[in-house]
Amino acid sequence: MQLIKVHGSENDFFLLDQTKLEVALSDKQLKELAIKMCNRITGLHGGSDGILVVDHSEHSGVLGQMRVINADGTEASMCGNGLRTVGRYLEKEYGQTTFKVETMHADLKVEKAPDLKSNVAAYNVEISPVSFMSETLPMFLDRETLVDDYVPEFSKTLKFSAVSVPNPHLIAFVDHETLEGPELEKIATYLNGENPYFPDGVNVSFVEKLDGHSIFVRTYERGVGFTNACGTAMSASSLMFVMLSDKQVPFETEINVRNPGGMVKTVVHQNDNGEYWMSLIGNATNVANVTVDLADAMNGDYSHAKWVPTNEQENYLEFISSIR
Ligand SMILES: N[C@H](CCC[C@H](N)C(=O)O)C(=O)O
Repeated sequence: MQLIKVHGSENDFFLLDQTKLEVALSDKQLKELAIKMCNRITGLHGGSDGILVVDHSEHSGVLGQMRVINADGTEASMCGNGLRTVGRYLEKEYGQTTFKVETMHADLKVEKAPDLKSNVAAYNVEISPVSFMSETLPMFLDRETLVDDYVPEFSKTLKFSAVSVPNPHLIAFVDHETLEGPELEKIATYLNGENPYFPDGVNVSFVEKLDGHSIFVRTYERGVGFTNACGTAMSASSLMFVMLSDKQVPFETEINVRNPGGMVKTVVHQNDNGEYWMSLIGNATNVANVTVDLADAMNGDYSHAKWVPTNEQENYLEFISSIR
């Protein structure tokens, strides 16, 4: 079985093209494979945050389908960093630089963007649909929407916003000390365990405003835990940054989003129907090409896996050190 180890802002995945397998893996097999292969200790070459599954799409004008399996085996409706790497893969497969990819709730636009530096490929992907309605997360709270408000059951001091893009996000703007403190993990582990508010869990992000057009986003991801970056969280955080800025941060302007794994740019849009959507622009790095026997992989035996690095990771790290 051929895999590519990929990352967007060091949010890393194994990309698996089901169309290249003799027999496509079942949902149950994909779940088991993710739990074993992504494990940071016993998994394949240090594991990953999840698996990106590429498959054929029956939708017209769409090059392929992307499914997202978190490291704990749960399936998510969307992955912003992952969609950039899938876009790059499909561009290579089909020779197109602008196209759509089918995801669970929408066919999303993907477009090749200018390289961030030599050998650091970049893509621009659409993040949508966006909704504040609690049932789209789902969230069970004493109100239909949660926008910049207190929820004492979560925190006595922080205000939160809840939005689906379309996977679920809970976002709080915090000062630097809180960004780096223990409260994010405390809240996120509670809301991703047994709790009456988010039965399917939720991605939780703390956001620090850096300057007029820059934020830092730290995310504890549903189904994974802390990641170097979460593309949908950075997009959702950018939306809240614009919406809560009292017009100081306008729509259609580029926002610099820093994260522990690097940085991306986002643009927040509002269409004529008043609906929001975001552009997420950032790297799509192929770290290595991997060959592993399917039966071995399903059994969690990676001792015979073949790992052939590309030369891209060094260039990515040079890019990151140049912007820090
Ligand atoms: N953990 C997320 C899926 C991955 C999203 C993230 N890696 C991104 O780049 O958007 C969830 O369960 O909703």
